[in-house]
Amino acid sequence: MQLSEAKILIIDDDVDVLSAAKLLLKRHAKSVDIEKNPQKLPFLVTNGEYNLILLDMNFTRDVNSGREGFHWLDRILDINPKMKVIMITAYGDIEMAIRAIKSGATDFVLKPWENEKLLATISAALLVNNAGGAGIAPEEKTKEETKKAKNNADTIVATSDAMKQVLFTAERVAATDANVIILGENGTGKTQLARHVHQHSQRAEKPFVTVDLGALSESLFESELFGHVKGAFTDAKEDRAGRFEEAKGGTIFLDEIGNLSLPLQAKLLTVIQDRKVTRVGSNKSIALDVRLICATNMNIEKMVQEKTFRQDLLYRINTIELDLPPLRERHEDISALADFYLKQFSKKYNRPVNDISSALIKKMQQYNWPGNIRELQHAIERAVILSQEKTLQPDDLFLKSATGPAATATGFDLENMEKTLIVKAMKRFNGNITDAARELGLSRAALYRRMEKYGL
Ligand SMILES: Nc1ncnc2c1ncn2[C@@H]1O[C@H](COP(=O)(O)OP(=O)(O)OP(=O)(O)O)[C@@H](O)[C@H]1O
Repeated sequence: MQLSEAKILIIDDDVDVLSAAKLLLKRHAKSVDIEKNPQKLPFLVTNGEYNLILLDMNFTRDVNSGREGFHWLDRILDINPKMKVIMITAYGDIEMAIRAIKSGATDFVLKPWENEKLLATISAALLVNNAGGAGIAPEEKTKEETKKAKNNADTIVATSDAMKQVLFTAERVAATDANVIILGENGTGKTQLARHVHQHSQRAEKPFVTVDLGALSESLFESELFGHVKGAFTDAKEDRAGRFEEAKGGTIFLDEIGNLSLPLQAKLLTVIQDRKVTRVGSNKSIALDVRLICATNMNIEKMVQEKTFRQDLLYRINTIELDLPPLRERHEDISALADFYLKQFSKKYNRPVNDISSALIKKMQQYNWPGNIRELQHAIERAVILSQEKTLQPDDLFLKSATGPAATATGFDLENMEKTLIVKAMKRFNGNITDAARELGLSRAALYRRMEKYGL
């Protein structure tokens, strides 16, 4: 839809913002209504036949949390999941703007806005086809779309020799019922690989049950894993199957196995050895029919030497060992993963970004990726949401930690200097981003990113 045909509603409790926006937009749109009180939103959305809503993120009652803005965004999308909503946010709030887009907003504009930019953002939002886009409610997705999204989540990108080798072994052992242990740093894809083994096994049609042992308290361990009978303890109001029983015929994935205390290791070992479980409070044992996959980010061999992990338990669970190398050691995967996530997120958020510059690929390959694939995935997601260009540039990628061995004290001093310069420039130009960015020799987007990085 063209802007000239659009009916627009603006909700902001700042009358100056309302009148400035109306003055600008009424020259371009079919109609523009303004409203100070967000409580009227449900009525207006139901009756107003609007094509687009500009919604303030921070009402004065709730100055900085943005909570009220999210509340109203949800209400609008509950009433009309296809409504285009552009959030109006203050310049320090990029984090919140990203959350808003993830929650279904079509886009955001930063206050104070440039008129041309506001018009361009609204025009682009009106052209966005909501089907499958950010503004559509999950329940509106067809089964086919849900299946496609699920398959996408299961895609394993493997370009490097190291990763190809891991996949090759994983697919070969999948057919056997051997117990598998997957080792690797956080975010290297252990859960994803465990699911892959399950999907390539004879058990693929049966359940895949994940248990995060790191998140399980000592007191809950037995009842969660083995189940309980009614009356076994105060809160046991009825009989309940444990996770081992739920996984019957399929695979149980025990994540963070290195976090288990020694007494719990002993309990788990008994179950694996006997191949049966007994629900808490019962004396009847149930035969186990599960394939066991465990994972840890700890150095489990070292834990055995230090006697914090039982050797006999390790022997039981590590029939096959799959080692996922950290991302910094598989350069070919970095660009392949970045491409994969670029496509996925530009589609998900309806952003026109479709390429990554070679300078950015180089920057990614020099980075040490302490959070591995999960970190890369989030970095690309943010870059796709924030970028104004079709091709992602080095400045578009916000990386959390300094790069590898080059992270010397001098590196941090430089960061401090950069932060100080930005603060000075912002003071000098009374918070005017355009002028401060010009003074610093940066684009507005690059300045926003740095301000966000330094929490300014
Ligand atoms: N080879 C891959 N190709 C594409 N995406 C991947 C790949 N490996 C992992 N991912 C994605 O990276 C994210 C992190 O993966 P996963 O949760 O499997 O890691 P993990 O090692 O189990 O993490 P943690 O140690 O924190 O439990 C997930 O979103 C997953 O889909």
